[in-house]
Amino acid sequence: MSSAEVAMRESLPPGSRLPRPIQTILFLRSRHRFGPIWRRKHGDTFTVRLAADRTVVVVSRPEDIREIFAGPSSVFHAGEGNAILEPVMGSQSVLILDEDVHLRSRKRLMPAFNGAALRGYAGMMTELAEKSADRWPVGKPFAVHPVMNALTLEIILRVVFGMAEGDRLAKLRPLINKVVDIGPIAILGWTYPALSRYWPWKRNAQNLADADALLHEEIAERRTEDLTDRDDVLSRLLAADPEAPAAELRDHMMTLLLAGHETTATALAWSLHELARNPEILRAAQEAADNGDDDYLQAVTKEAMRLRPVIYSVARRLTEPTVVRGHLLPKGTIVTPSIGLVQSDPDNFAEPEEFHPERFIGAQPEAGTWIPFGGGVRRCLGAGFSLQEAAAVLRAVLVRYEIEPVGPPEATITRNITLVPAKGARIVARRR
Ligand code: HEM
Repeated sequence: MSSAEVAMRESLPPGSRLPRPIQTILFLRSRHRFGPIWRRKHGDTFTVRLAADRTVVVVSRPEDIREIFAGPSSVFHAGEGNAILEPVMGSQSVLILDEDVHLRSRKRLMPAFNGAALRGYAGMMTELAEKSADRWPVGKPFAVHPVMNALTLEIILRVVFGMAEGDRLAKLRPLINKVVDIGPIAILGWTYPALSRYWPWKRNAQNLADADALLHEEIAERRTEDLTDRDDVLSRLLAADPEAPAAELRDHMMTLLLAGHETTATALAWSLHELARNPEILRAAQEAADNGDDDYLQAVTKEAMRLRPVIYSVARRLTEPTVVRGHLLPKGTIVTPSIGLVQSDPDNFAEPEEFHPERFIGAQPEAGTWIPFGGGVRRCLGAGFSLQEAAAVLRAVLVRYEIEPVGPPEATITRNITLVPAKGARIVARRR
């Protein structure tokens, strides 16, 4: 702390006076609805008081968000807040670690997400996207979100895990489908491990153990293979460190799966939801798909993630009293840069309620205003991966189909870790 900070008294920004249990439910289930209301009432930085004496300070000014993302990782802990995911992601997951051990883990993963590595994944992403698009129902309404969920899961299994079609993949696919469904019931089971003796937690634990066993088989087999021509993430990690312990590789795989599957599927579902409702932009996107203009297709997904954020906020727990927007916040406060609030602020984006992918063509939003992937040393490792994947999927869909909306724009609801379209983004597809 600086000497000026020592002289300050600890204080919290204003916030709701509702009882803690109510604030907890509103924040966990509906922060996308109550965030804007609380900001109007209490200002751009406000306090939410949660159960178990947890205090959250929501931050929505870009200058404050920039400071938090650039702040020392010894003060702004992100991993601590994800500890609840340890039972499934594993103790060596980059998402649950902090400080030096986090940086070491992140450095190990980074080469598998650089430009050259991403180019290596492009062919398989396109092949799987085309195969999925060929099977779309034609001429009748359907929810596109579950289709995107199945596709992004397949992309992780093939491109990240590097699994080939076959027996093991056929066994793993349905197990993983269950493991990734992290609802409140699953979380209850991790919070109280004694529950694992009873249904449905017993079954959840068995699914995870079975999936782990298959993953370990895959890792053991991969070690014996010639990796020179292999392009998947697991093979890249093994090639870089042939001695890497299996338990650590397993944790990396599970983390990438859980961080990268539902998030990308949801961004794609919202992209298609918005395209179906904006015929002129759909036309431009189809032209981009015909001409292989991935920059425009990526701009569509970037704008969809601005307007319909997949994750509403990221969190950092303070390890010491720290000044944020003029308040000396106590140690233990959870500071949350609000993706949803900063991206819908007219000070940052003109006509924030409109869907304008052109915002992202030949222009970069000001730092701290467009943050769907978080920021700083915790910024999403898969940002480039997911945008490349989104472009491959939109290309495969838009060269084949006209799409039309079904019903009015869909409401946003919370499911697992993401904010999803309430009816699954229903559309009708017709052959072009
Ligand atoms: C549209 C899709 C995605 C969205 C919206 C998204 C969003 C995020 C966000 C908000 C964070 C937290 C950042 C922070 O705390 O500052 C994060 C972290 C992370 N994401 Fe993503 N993500 C997406 C796709 C992916 C994909 C495809 C992968 C990998 C295959 C991935 C891997 C990760 C990892 C490993 C982290 C942890 C980084 C760290 O703690 O150092 N994500 N992501």
